[in-house]
Amino acid sequence: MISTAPTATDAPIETGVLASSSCHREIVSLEDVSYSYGAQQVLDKVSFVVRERDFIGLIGSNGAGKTTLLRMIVGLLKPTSGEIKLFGTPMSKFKDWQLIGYVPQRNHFNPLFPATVREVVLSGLYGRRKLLKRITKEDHLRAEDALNTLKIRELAEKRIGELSGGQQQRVFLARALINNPKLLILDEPMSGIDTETQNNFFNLLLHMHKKHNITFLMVSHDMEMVRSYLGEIPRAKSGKLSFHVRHSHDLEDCGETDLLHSLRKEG
Ligand SMILES: Nc1ncnc2c1ncn2[C@@H]1O[C@H](COP(=O)(O)OP(=O)(O)OP(=O)(O)O)[C@@H](O)[C@H]1O
Repeated sequence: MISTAPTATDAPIETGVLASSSCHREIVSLEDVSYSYGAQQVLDKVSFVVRERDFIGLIGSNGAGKTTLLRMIVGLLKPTSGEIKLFGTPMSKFKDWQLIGYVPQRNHFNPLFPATVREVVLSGLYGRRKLLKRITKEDHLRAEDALNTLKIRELAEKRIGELSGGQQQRVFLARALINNPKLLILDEPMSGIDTETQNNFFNLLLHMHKKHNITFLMVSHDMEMVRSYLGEIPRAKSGKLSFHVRHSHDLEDCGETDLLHSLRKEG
């Protein structure tokens, strides 16, 4: 199991001059991004940069626009104004969606929804396999790794709609991990999950951040968890949103990472 736990000494450090290093490339940049649902303006000129190896905790009250912001970043909503770049590329030209894993806020399934847990996890292989192309042995291995990591291997053949809310949430985490993403976007991933699983899961995220250079953007209402790792003071504020940031600071190793290695170790 993972030994990494947040401690009081884990205070965030400013990236400062490191910002131009090859370990600190811009993964997501928001420039004056606004969004309105009809006449209701939800976000007003939000500007923020997520850099490689950042762990960003996005905090804000109910209705502050957190989910709306994430949905714009993953291309499900178009900003009313402003620009979003992903990995340095304007959103309209961005194609490498497999670099981004996204776990939306709680998914609810009709109990009769026909897909099995394994099928849902494999469906995360977005962009890697063309439609109708066969799922390879490697794909199945990746799915096994992800299922084992989230401790849902025994549920693999069950229908997704038969699972509890917390179990379904784990399935969607496994689905997001299967592409070995560089950026993981999580919308309240702990909601509906029991405390023990929450702690294990959070420690897994910390391990991936510290040792495997994954960049995180996570919405959370769990201030204790956020503060313990990301510190008390937000790096930036915009309207009702606060961005708490910590960088992994493993400067000695800018190399590629292999999440499968991480998954096997933790599984
Ligand atoms: N599809 C929609 N149509 C109209 N209004 C919407 C829609 N989705 C969200 N809103 C409104 O936009 C505002 C922001 O919603 P959003 O879900 O982004 O907030 P949030 O910060 O994620 O909230 P929570 O913490 O409750 O999840 C809310 O007032 C919400 O009612």
